[in-house]
Amino acid sequence: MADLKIQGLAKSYKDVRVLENIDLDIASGEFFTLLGPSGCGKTTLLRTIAGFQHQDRGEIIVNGQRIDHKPAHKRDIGMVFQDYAIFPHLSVADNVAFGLKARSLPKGEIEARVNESLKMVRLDGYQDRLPGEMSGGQQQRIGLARAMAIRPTLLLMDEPLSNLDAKLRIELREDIRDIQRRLGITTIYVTHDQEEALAVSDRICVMNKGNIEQIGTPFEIYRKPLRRFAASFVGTMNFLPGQLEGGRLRVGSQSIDYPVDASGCVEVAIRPENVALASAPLQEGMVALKGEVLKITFLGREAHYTLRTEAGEIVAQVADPAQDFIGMEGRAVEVRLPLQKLVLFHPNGDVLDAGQAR
Ligand SMILES: Nc1ncnc2c1ncn2[C@@H]1O[C@H](COP(=O)(O)OP(=O)(O)OP(=O)(O)O)[C@@H](O)[C@H]1O
Repeated sequence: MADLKIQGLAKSYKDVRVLENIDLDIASGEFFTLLGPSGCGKTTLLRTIAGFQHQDRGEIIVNGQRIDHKPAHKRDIGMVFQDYAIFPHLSVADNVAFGLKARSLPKGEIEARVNESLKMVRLDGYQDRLPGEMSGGQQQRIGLARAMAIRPTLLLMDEPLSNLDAKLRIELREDIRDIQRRLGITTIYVTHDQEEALAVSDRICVMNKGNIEQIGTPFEIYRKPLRRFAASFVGTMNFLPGQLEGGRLRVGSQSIDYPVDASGCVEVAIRPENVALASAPLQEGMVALKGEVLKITFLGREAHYTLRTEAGEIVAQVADPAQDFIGMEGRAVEVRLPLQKLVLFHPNGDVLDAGQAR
């Protein structure tokens, strides 16, 4: 079991600052995910923790001990890579044994650990195969078995599922989560896939341009975004321009009581699943906007309506659609935004108020 602290970490490539000033506190046994768009610095942070590259400043502390002066192979870290990084000319067993041989473990111990690791990733019986004879999902399982065989104190995973098709991705992510829970190994997982992050993580760290935007549980990140960036990057979020003045919120031509002590321009955000269409009775505490159906995307268990409203374009998600949509496009519709589901952002991107969403 290991906890990890990162303090004041910064890293530049030549003149370009890639990590600004990163502080993290990851608890023992936690499944902690770095989530952010391409180029935000996730891989750089992970590789710096692993010791494949060195920070310009800051500290990396595992169980109270600094590890940032140690070379990678002395950090006791297991790593799983996006492209598997397994040796094609070595058998499955030899691939998994690689780190154990490097550590000069006795032969019997190596064999026992290889078998145990392969069993864990459901590849028992494949010991003598070559990786080229196995599917992408199986190859990544070899990568995972190899990382776990050394019994690391930390497991780092860099986009381990990105090269797999959608169905396998879901299957393997469930397996990774189960193994991680069972072993209680502190895990740092990098992905740019927000759904994957929500599905597997204990906590998520949303990164943007080398900075941390927000750290929280999947629920907190989705429901209580602290910054516009996290709100827009995780899940779908609608944004409409609004105005706060004298305890009222104006959206489009509508104005409604909104007792917060602030005034000025705001961005009014709402998730598609919280936008109601006119069939629901108009209740107090709702903004009602006139709109028109531009497009409907039917996805089976739900449909997405793209709507033009007087305040801007938004998407409404209708669960379990009860009627066919032929002829609906172009129709006028009333769009309702429950106040308790609104999140208001300052023009600078900070959250201003999250009503009852909080
Ligand atoms: N060795 C390097 N030399 C110079 N610049 C680099 C190097 N490695 C990464 N970068 C730059 O640093 C920034 C962060 O890269 P990094 O790979 O950490 O991002 P990322 O969030 O993991 O992105 P991705 O999801 O695309 O892998 C990018 O702008 C990238 O171009």
